[in-house]
Amino acid sequence: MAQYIEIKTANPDSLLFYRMGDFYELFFEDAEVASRTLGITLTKRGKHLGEDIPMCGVPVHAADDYLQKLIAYGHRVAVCEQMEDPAEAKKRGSKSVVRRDVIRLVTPGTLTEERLLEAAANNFLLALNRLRTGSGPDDAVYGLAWIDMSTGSFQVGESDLPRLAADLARIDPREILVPDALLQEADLRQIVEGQGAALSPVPRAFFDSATAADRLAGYFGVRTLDGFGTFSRAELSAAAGVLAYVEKTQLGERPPLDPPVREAARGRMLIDPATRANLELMRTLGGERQGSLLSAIDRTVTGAGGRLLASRLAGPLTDPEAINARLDSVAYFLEEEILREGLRRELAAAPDLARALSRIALQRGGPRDLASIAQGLEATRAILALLDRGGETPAELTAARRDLAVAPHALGDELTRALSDEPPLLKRDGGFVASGYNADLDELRDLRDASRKVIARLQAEYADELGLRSLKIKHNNVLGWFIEAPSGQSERMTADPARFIHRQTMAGAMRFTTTELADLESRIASAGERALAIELEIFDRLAAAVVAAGEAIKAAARALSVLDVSAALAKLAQEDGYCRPQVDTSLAFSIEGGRHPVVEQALRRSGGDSFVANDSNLGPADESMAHGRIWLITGPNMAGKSTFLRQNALIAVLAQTGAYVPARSAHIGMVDRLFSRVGAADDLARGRSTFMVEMVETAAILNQAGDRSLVILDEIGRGTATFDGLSIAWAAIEHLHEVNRARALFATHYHELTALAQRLPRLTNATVSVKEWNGDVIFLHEIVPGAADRSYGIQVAKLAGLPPSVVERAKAVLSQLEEKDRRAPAETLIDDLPLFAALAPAPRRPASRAAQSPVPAAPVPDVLQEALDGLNPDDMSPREALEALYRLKALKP
Ligand SMILES: Nc1ncnc2c1ncn2[C@@H]1O[C@H](COP(=O)(O)OP(=O)(O)OP(=O)(O)O)[C@@H](O)[C@H]1O
Repeated sequence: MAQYIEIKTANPDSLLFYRMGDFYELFFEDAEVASRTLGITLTKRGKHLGEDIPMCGVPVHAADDYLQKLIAYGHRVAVCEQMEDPAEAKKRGSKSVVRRDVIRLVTPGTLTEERLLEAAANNFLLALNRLRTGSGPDDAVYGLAWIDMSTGSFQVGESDLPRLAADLARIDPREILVPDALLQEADLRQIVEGQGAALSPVPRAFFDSATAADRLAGYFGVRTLDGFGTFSRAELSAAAGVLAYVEKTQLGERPPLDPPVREAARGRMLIDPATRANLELMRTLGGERQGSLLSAIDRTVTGAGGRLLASRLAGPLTDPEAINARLDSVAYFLEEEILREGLRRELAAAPDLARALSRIALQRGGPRDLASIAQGLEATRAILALLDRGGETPAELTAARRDLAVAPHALGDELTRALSDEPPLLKRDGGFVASGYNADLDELRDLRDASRKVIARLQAEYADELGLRSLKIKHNNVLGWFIEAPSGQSERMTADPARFIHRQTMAGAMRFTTTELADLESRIASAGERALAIELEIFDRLAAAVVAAGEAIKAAARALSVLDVSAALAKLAQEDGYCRPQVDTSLAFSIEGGRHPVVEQALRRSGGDSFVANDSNLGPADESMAHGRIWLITGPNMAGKSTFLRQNALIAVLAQTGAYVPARSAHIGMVDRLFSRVGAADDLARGRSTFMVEMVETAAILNQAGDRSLVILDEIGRGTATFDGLSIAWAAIEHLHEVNRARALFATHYHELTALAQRLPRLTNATVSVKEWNGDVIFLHEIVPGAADRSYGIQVAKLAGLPPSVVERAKAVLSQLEEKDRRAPAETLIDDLPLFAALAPAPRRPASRAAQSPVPAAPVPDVLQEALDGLNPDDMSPREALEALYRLKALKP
């Protein structure tokens, strides 16, 4: 117990898996937590300070499954092993305790085991730190560093408070490390907690920016980081933080990380977390992968390809050149169909090189990981040969070919020769080295096998001699080899104790040994031991060779993933009829025959109607227009407005990911930020009602969107009283048009808004057509110019199965309301309202109109204001604060 308590005290924030023989046991509170989470029995063992000690245990051989569950529930686990043989401990005295130590801390962000990882998802561990750049509360830069220990990737970047949530959502880490002091700040805490990752507060010292560069250099064994590129202080500090944590959790083992790569965050389309969630890019709102954009377009056949596709989709590019380079690769594989299919077959059979390599380097690898490297390298060669037959490739694929060409093929061959066909998972028991690879090993194995034959012969001899057909020579771990005969028939052996040495009496049998047998046994054992030693030596040598070739293997793995993604996107384009988008720096946004990638597939699967393709054009209508346009879409319920809005956003995301898009043609002027406000969900946990969430998201859009942004707004204002909602929607459109000037799609049931098109030159009305037939509606899902005159809400309600009496009553109420509306139509609003006042007089407006809505002059900063701005309460002692207060009071005019 003393040993347990000592180790537990050193690892207070982890559940302690305490090795006892064939079990990991948990005690005290750990046992209670684990038994609840894992659904295993809670028992007790011994007493501590007079109280029972709660205990539960998991068998070592099944520990991975339990670990996985605990990690999934956000726990961290410290694995404590026996560091010596119990026999060793006994030598120190009968009461001495086996030495134990924590050999590893398992946290969500530091997993490497195949069974604990999702094949097609990255497992990022991210460190976040803030550095002050001035005295104001917003003068700060955030350093981010994220690694995937299972593949070795290591990236760093910078962010600022407004972008932070979007950047974190894009990276989507499993675990976030934050200096504990930062977590005290409510704003930051909310952003970080909102990511749904495990949160690990760590000491400030991990991030010390003064020693960060040295820590990095030390990790990579280089004198200076210059060879890796230049990094900002914030990036270095975050990188140091992540490495400090890795060293802490891996207890000195250093996973083979790539040198850090600086991610050009500015080169990515910014998608804030709400938009990302609403558009269901990586997961549905329900948290499932199935039904997301990613799952609809993913045709990759390898885990690494799946991971690359996910990370590309999470951060679409903004540089048309880089986007086109990716599109060229897809185009190539679209053209080269036979090559592509051959390649995909090879890839599908190739193992996950990067993850196997990582496990080997962390000393967690087994024979199967070596075999994976061998097979992976074999596939590399086959794929290279395929590509060589295909002729000239675009730049990205040419680079991939280069990496495949310099992969360590000779090492692969050596591994193939060395390993048996189906090697065991663990190296512990040997049996993984192929015969014919090592002469000494072969000889020892022959000896062992020959001895086994001798034993079989011996059994026959004894049986003959003693006339005992049931006599057997058997083996177990306690006795080793022994002769066994049924109790009633072993007299002849008991009668000759000099020859047949008695070992054990069982219920129905007796066991003996002979000098002959003991002799044979020791020969077998020593041959076995020597053979195992040779096998382990071979393993270590091969593992070291693999680690030494790590860089080249990783580069080959990356090349395979690029090939997989490009071929997969080509396959998708071919099967689903996608086209190559034209992406440039214009403000165009013109899509012909666009479809929703997910809804289209769902309709196809259900065998119902096929998806109706629709056009959109948000680019400037002609040369005279400097900005893109807004489409205001009205139309009945269920007509397809939301689908249309989302499909345009998804097409932009796909295009800038470097994928083909579900359309006949698409021309997209690069979108730098994507905003959406669609579908409302309560965020009661954060104390926000549905309407509040809607308004917070709308506020973010109106405050941040610029003329390169794409904005999708669905039914703004529907969560409140009609007039409030209408007014908010009205003002929001005006703001979008006059201030943000973004390309935008705006769907609404407030038909009154269509009148705005008369006044806002870049606003276009569109509607979804329906047919009415015998009082029912038929949805045509076609977007056409114009405005809808009604919503057909009652017809849709009827389709949904509202009781007929309610439907009839609703019709009556509606006709009354419509009658009233006809007498005082809201459309007159447009003539009565003054112009939107949030802007400087627009050049094309008549002067008189602009004069009606003067722009409020910005207040002239006064001394009081300046003095206030100069104060930073966080940095003041109470005394300084009081003095400042006096000074302010004295300044009062
Ligand atoms: N272009 C299309 N082709 C075929 N079916 C479509 C199309 N667009 C939408 N649909 C079908 O219509 C259903 C309703 O679409 P959607 O949710 O976009 O309607 P909506 O106009 O936004 O409705 P509401 O105003 O009630 O929110 C979709 O689930 C889909 O099955």
